[in-house]
Amino acid sequence: MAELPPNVHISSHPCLLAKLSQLRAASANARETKALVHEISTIVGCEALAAGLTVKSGPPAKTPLGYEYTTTTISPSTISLVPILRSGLGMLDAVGSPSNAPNSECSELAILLDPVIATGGTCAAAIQTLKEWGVKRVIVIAVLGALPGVVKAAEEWPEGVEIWVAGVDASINERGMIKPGLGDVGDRLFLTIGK
Ligand SMILES: O=c1cc[nH]c(=O)[nH]1
Repeated sequence: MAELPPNVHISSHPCLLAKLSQLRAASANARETKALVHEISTIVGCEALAAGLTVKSGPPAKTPLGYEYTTTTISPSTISLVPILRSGLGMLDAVGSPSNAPNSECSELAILLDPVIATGGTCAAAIQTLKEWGVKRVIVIAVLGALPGVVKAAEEWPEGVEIWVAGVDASINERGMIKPGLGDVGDRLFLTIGK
């Protein structure tokens, strides 16, 4: 795979490969799809938040073991959870209950829940809106991405945006669907296939 921008993180958790292949199966019904999206989001979310909620808060200080950065953990009251409608709703319970929409008092960090980053257009547009609202940092949590879309979103926002994803496929087709992908995850979650 081509080299990814440094703000893209593909999980290496050993359970994810199996869960992703179960999710790719067309035979997975809505209940199974929902459970798999939840489980995958939990794993990727834990990794993303473990890395993203602790920030360096000052210059390195001398300790008995050498120099170490002072770190602080961001207070939950300054974090907003932002699901992409409607498919991102399937990730909400895994990452936490919804908190305030970003506003001037709540603009430190937004966690953007976008299960599928295909063209990257939705993800990049959502980040743009959050930045315009004054959000300083955005952590994107995704189940599956297509390489061009993930790279597009990450390169458009090289500062203050980190993208965490369970897996990345090579490309999208002419309808903007990921190949091989997992189908339309919103339709699968909300039982609207063919409607
Ligand atoms: O492959 C795709 C592309 C966009 N949205 C999806 O749910 N799947």
